[in-house]
Amino acid sequence: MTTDNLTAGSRTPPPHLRVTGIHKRFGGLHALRGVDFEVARGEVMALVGDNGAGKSTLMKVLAGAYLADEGEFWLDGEQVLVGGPTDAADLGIQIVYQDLALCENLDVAANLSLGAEPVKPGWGFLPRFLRPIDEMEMEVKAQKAIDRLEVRTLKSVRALVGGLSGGQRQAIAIARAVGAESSVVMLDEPTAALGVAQTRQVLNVVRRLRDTNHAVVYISHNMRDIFEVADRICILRHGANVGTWRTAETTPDEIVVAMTRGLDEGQTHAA
Ligand SMILES: Nc1ncnc2c1ncn2[C@@H]1O[C@H](COP(=O)(O)OP(=O)(O)OP(=O)(O)O)[C@@H](O)[C@H]1O
Repeated sequence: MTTDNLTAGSRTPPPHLRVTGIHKRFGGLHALRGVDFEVARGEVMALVGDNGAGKSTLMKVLAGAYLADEGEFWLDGEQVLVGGPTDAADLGIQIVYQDLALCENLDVAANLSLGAEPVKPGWGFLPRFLRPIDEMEMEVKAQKAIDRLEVRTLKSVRALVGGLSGGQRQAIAIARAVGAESSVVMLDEPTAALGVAQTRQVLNVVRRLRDTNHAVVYISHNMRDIFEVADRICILRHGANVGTWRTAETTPDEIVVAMTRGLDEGQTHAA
């Protein structure tokens, strides 16, 4: 099954990931009410809305952490089924949660290989979890992942994560998601707890993801960051779409008004 792009009759390829008509209920609470969302490769799509608008819920639906009650998923125009996090990961959809889920007591290399550590050859007679870790290979792989994202402030992949700055941790969590053959990377408020320099570092990593042809979904409340890094902005309000704007064609004021008040009756906005 295939779907055309939103622009009927155009030859533009379909967006990399698209969902249509997503509904999600938590008991009596209707958190997502027929939401449509899309993101292309080489694009940063910001997902914004007031508290409780449904951003995190949509992100978790996209990552397979929540199952939608209704709705369809499309990848490069092909309809796909996402029945759980493994399905989403197999499709290349990765999420970096706000808590990052890094192991403080391990170094960067170990965090990047967690659960899939390379093992030394010649120990095949032992179960995999008992085979010695190939530290050299783990280090080389980690360094490549860090270099791909051009994280320049990290002195060594042997540094303990517990001693890193907030921006460096965020970069490591992103590198871990990207290392898993991902094409869609979703970031939940990646700069929320960071100062100016750390924020800059994370925004550079986000740009780098876009430049390496990833489709990036970026949840944030920070208009300055959004206008610095996003190509388009999708607004949710009370669990429904308000519209989508091209960042270059709008202003923070317009976005804040649409977020808080919605559009006037009969108005729509698609970009
Ligand atoms: N697991 C859950 N169980 C019950 N209700 C939930 C659950 N997760 C979210 N909700 C509800 O769904 C609605 C949307 O929440 P969601 O966290 O997606 O909003 P959000 O836009 O991410 O908000 P914020 O900016 O505050 O993080 C809210 O009313 C929230 O209370």
